[in-house]
Amino acid sequence: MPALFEPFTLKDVTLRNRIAVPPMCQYQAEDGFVNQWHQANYAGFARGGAGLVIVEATAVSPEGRITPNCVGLWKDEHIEGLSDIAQRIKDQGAVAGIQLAHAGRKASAHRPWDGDDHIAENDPAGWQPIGPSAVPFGAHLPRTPTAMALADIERVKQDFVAAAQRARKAGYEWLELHFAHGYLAQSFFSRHANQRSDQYGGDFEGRSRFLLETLAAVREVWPDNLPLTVRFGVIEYDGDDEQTLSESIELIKRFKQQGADFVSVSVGFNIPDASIPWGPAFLAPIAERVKKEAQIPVATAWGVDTPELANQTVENGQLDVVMVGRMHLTNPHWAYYAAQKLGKEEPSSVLPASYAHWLQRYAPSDAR
Ligand SMILES: Cc1cc2c(cc1C)N(C[C@H](O)[C@H](O)[C@H](O)COP(=O)(O)O)c1[nH]c(=O)[nH]c(=O)c1N2
Ligand SMILES: CC(=O)[C@H]1CCCN(Cc2ccccc2)C1
Repeated sequence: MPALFEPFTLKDVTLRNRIAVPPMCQYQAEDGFVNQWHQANYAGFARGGAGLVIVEATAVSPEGRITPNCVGLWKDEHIEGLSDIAQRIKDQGAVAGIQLAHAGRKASAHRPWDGDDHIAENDPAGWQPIGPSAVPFGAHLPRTPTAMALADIERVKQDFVAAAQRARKAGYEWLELHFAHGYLAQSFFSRHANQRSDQYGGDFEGRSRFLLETLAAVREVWPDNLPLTVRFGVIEYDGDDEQTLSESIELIKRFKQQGADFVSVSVGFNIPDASIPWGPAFLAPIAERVKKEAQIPVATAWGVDTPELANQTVENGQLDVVMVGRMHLTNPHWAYYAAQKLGKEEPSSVLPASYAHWLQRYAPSDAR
């Protein structure tokens, strides 16, 4: 059995294989509500055989959206639509995950294909971004965020808690806090974005506080028998990498102490001019270092595009779960493709009977 198709158990949840669809914003929601687009999008990924499907960055408040079209879980009315999606994912045998997010100073932007840039300050479609300090990201996101007062910090932490409770009510079993990609939580940890002089800034302890307090508060309401995970950028590629990486690993050790069960290792994306060494599975060795030094199960994404490479990262002990993003946009049935390429016995068993039966019934064809 290829390592990629071995099950993975974390707390009371078992993934049928090591393939996960990472959160991928669709920017198709209105007022945070999901619709038929999201239903079809997620049903397709789950039907395709992945073990875990994580619903895209879901805003914990209206101002926490990246764009006006991001999904939200800031009100109880959002639960129904997201519950339907969780059910469709589970009906196809995958575990239903969801990522909770606050975009911070990257909020109030146009959709990527509409420019990806901040909405103009005088445009009623947008809103005032907030962040740890009045320091803009720059480049296509030049708006200066309002520096959060202590009351704002308390409110946002409670927004994460309330959204986590709604996610549970909606039937999700794998919760991921979006602490990566230069959004609010990540930016609190960043020296580039966080220039506060109070207890939420300054040294390592100060820059970690928002993340640790948010995690601890969510842990209190998220069932202990279900995975509570964090997606976290451990490196910025800003020339200061060893320092950032060792601090990030220290913080991950504390995430684990605060009850995090798993880390999806990613990039900080706190600066517009990072020198990112894009390449096939370029983050896998870094994820392996996190796994070994922090003694916590890990996943990573970024160019783990072929079945062979994905299988290898699991077989050689680097990753516990592989996040395969864009390749699932090319083929929602990527898990079936991987089963075929890796020579898994009865590859079509990865698909539902309505499909599988006809892929194994007649004389095999190399094309199928
Ligand atoms: C269209 C789209 C939308 C999103 C993403 C990507 C893409 C392409 N990514 C990042 C994604 O989860 C993944 O980490 C990257 O795409 C890298 O993995 P691949 O190289 O695509 O396998 C992303 N990441 C995240 O943490 N939350 C999100 O909602 C999104 N949204
Ligand atoms: C919400 C989130 O984390 C996403 C939004 C879309 C861009 N993502 C980051 C990304 C950069 C380059 C290629 C693919 C993805 C981050």
